[in-house]
Formats: sequence, C-alpha cells, structure tokens
Amino acid sequence: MTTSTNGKFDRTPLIAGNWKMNMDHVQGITLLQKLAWTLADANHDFDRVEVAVFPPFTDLRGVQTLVAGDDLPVVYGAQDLSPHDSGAYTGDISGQFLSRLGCRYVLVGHSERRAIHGESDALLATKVAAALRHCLVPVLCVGEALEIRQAGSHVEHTLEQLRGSLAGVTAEQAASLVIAYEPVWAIGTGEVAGPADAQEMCAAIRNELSELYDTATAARTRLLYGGSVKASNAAQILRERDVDGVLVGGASLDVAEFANIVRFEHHLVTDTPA
Ligand SMILES: O=C(CO)COP(=O)(O)O
Repeated sequence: MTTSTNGKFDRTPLIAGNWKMNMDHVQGITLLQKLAWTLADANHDFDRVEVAVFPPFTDLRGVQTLVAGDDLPVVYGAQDLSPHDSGAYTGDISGQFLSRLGCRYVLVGHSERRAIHGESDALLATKVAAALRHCLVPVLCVGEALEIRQAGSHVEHTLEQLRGSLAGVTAEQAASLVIAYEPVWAIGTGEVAGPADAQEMCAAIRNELSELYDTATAARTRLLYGGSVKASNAAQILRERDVDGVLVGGASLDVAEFANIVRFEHHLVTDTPA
C-alpha cells in the first residue's frame, strides 16, 4: 500500500464502514457490489485511500468470495473476535477463522461491546493479542461517555482505556495498529464531535503512544475518528493533522453517502495547499 501524498497525511487514510448488526449475507453482498461499482465509476484510487468494511460474521464468507472472485480492492474485517484460538467457547469466533476468511482487520473494544457485553480493558488486551497472533490488524476502539466528557476528564479516561487495552503490545505491533476514537455520546446520535475535538483526542493518543513506545512508532499508528460521520462532515474532520481516517456506522449502509466519505479528498481540493 503506498502512502498518500496529498500533503495532509504521511499515513494512508483509512475509511472504514462498521455495518454493526445490519445487512444479512444477501444484502451485504449487494451493498458491497454497489459500493465497489460506485467507487470504480469514480476512479477511486484505493492505494491512496484505503476502504474497509466490517460486516456481521455471517456475511464474511460471501464477502470473501465476492472480493476474491471479482478482484475487488476493498478490504474487510470482523466486528469482534474471541481471545481464544479454539475450544469450548460456544458462540465465539476465533481469530484463526477470521484470518482464513481473508479478513485484514478486526474491531476490538467497540463501545457497544464494552457497554452491552461489559468488555473490560484487560479482556480487550487479550483480544488484541489474539488478533495479532493471527495476523489480523486490530482496530482498537476507545472513547468516553457523555458524563465523562461533561466532567472534563475525557482525555484522561480515553488514555486509560488505551493503556489498559495495549498491555503487552510491542512497539512494532503498536505501529501496525489502528486506533479509533469514538466518543460514545456521538455514536448514532447525530451529535458529531467537532474536528477540533477529534484532533484534540487523536493528538493526545499519539502523544501517549510516543510515551508508551517512541515517536517513530507513534508517527506510524493510524488514528480514526468515529461517531455520526457523514459525507457532509467527513472532509473537515479528515483534514485534521492527527486524524488518519474515519470509522463510519449508519452512513456506511448508504452506498452513495459512504462513497462520498471515501472520496473526501474531492471536497478538500480547494483547501489543500499546493
Ligand atoms: O459506532 C460507530 C462506528 O463504529 C459510529 O456509528 P454512527 O456513524 O452510526 O454514529
């Protein structure tokens, strides 16, 4: 994958669509096919801006077949994984299986997993380790709830989640990770954190990575913002220095909307310095 040379990034931007528990395997294939056609029609350069989708587990085999069969440049991942590789863990999915299905990424610690399933930072550290064991890139999600933001301790809280979930991760592994800042109050609410909020937290995360590891590592890790991202606000958020991509929920289910988010550079043309 080559690095974007748009002057704003020295890390390849990643536009990721988290379908959550939407789209059965038939709907998922249709959505992905339409997305690929739309982006091909627009001559999207996938080396310049990477596009990933995170369908439900039951869609992954169909997605693999479509991507391989039609040689689509879209990559994909799962929304969760087990910390274990195999055994008596009814209902869980091993990272090994996801790797066999051609997944590049896996979400770890999405706020809905943390809130609904009570996933702790300690558990998430074991999921990050499991992902790395199976050559999957963890997209580690962190972010604060509304009360914490209102109390003004959002940075401290988010960095604590980060440190807890990265326990045991080496510098080399950390550089390959993707970290998504998703403030809980902005998810599915229409309430979007401003570009300055996204930048503040991404800069704090990058700074924390340089303290935990070193500056070179921190400079390589890609940081995403997520929470009510739409085509109308993506370009503003993505122009921030430390924001390397977006993790999109609702808007990733709408092909035209998501394709426009992927093509955010298009909306930046007049603002990009020569
Ligand atoms: O949770 C999210 C992506 O993982 C964000 O969801 P929305 O874009 O629907 O707010």
